[in-house]
Amino acid sequence: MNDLVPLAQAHCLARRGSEHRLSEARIRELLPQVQGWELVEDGHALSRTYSFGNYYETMAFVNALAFMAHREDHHPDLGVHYNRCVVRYSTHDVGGLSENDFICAAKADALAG
Ligand SMILES: C[C@H](O)[C@H](O)[C@H]1CNC2=NC(N)=NC(=O)C2=N1
Repeated sequence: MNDLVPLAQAHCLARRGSEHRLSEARIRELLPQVQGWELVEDGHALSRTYSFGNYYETMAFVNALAFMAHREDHHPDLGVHYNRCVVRYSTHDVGGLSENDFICAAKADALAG
């Protein structure tokens, strides 16, 4: 990926196969660019919990996220609660993390404001 483009402005590409799975070194480089996200599942996924004022705000975020996921053809796992949403990204097609997960994490942050 072109590192001169901020993650939130990049777009997901079809990434299939283990060659697109990120190295630990690349993950260490990208993680500081998505503040608030943490590595989970032994570095195979990224997760962040967003908090909201009420259910309506939570659902507005979930719907915006779903729209973005459709546009990017990259889909998060979601835990939806009254005033929070747990978002988890990994790339099934590579069996771990790809650049797409970091791009969508940055885009989710931009939506949450
Ligand atoms: C065919 C389609 O593009 C792929 O299956 C996409 C769709 N959305 C996806 N979302 C996520 N999170 N991981 C994937 O590997 C993935 N693959």
